[in-house]
Amino acid sequence: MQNVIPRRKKTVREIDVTSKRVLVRTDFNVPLDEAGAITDDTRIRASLPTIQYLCERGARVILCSHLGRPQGRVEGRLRLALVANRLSLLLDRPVAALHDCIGPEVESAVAAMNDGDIVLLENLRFHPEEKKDDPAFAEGLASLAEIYVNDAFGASHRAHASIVGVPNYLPAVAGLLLEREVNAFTRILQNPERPFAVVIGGAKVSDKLELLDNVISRVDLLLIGGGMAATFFASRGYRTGASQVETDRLDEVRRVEKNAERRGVRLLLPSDVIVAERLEAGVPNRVVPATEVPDGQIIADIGPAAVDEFSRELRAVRTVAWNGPVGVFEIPEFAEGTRRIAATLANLDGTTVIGGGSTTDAVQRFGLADEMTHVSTGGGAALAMLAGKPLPGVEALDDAEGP
Ligand SMILES: Nc1ncnc2c1ncn2[C@@H]1O[C@H](COP(=O)(O)OP(=O)(O)O)[C@@H](O)[C@H]1O
Ligand SMILES: O=C(OP(=O)(O)O)[C@H](O)COP(=O)(O)O
Repeated sequence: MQNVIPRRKKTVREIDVTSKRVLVRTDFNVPLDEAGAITDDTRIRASLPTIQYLCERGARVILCSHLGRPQGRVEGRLRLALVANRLSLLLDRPVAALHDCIGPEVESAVAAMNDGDIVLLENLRFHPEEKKDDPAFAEGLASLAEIYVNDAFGASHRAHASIVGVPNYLPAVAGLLLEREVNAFTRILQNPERPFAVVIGGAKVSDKLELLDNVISRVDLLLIGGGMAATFFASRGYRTGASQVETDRLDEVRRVEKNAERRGVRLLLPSDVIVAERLEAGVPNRVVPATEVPDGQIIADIGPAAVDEFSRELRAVRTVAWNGPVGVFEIPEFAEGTRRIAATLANLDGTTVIGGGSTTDAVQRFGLADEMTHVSTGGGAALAMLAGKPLPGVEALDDAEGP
């Protein structure tokens, strides 16, 4: 894993922040329920050490983040005011939520800040320029501050303006969370105790598919569940009913399967699944073989036989990394697979790494987070590290002086 951190990066501890305006990129992309309430504030809590560190040293802290995937325009339910409120409660001090992230209003609010003040800019992804890494947008963000801190481990695999653009204009250092995460992954992955298994589920299928070839080159066992499984089933010619399938990625999936076979990596799919007509609570559901999902039915969870099989396999490994729930765990009827996998990992006498906003949310809900070796705030970022890919957000930071 030497290629993950080619050089040591400068951290917030190696720069004078007193009375400075410091722009901190955080990952406040917290899971929300249907009513728009935060269901797990792990990512907000994880950012507290850096924010407290900066406030205690009299910095003027300008926080920024994305929330969800708005299509480059304002979406009321994805405003960051609710995060500012939660942060303010956790810090026991005011956090002002601004109405935009660049522009004259933001500039005057920032100019009026005193040492130790905290503001939170509005959702960066309300501007399409964020995801395009637009230089003028990055420069606009940078112009608010004198120092840039990246503490958004969970978003550091994205080459977006607030992650890789802003460091072109400001001294750029790692926050305490980013440092902790990168160090944890490097330590765990440098020489993982074998057998080493990875469990992949969740919904961000195409993102994860891209990394699978590299993941395969590092593991002994790959277990696939969640939304990802349907595309694998389709590539094998199974009936997938109304499940969402990435039809343009079927060849890629076949290549992944071949690659696994060639390398002697065991790639397991669920042998049975729970299906329903809609992914909603109270809708009738049943267990069917994975090969035979009836027309009109959607795969919502892995089935009981698959849970047993996955658990048996996992009990025999020494290191497990898990990203992506194996079912729609937010709905109680479809939470059992994810709960059982979490319980198996919690009881494992080996190294267990959990990554991702939703996976962490699930493990927290089951009360099992404390049983894991490392609970990461990043899912895609963790997988990228697993795949041996340098994170653009880390690469963009200033190199540390000395060893
Ligand atoms: N079979 C499935 N079909 C659709 N969505 C699923 C399925 N299994 C899991 N999910 C959903 O995947 C989402 C999390 O995916 P993802 O964002 O990739 O994970 P993470 O945030 O942990 O990286 C959850 O909201 C969960 O409901
Ligand atoms: O939630 C996140 O990633 P994750 O679901 O892989 O943990 C990050 O905030 C990145 O979000 P994105 O995948 O919309 O760029």
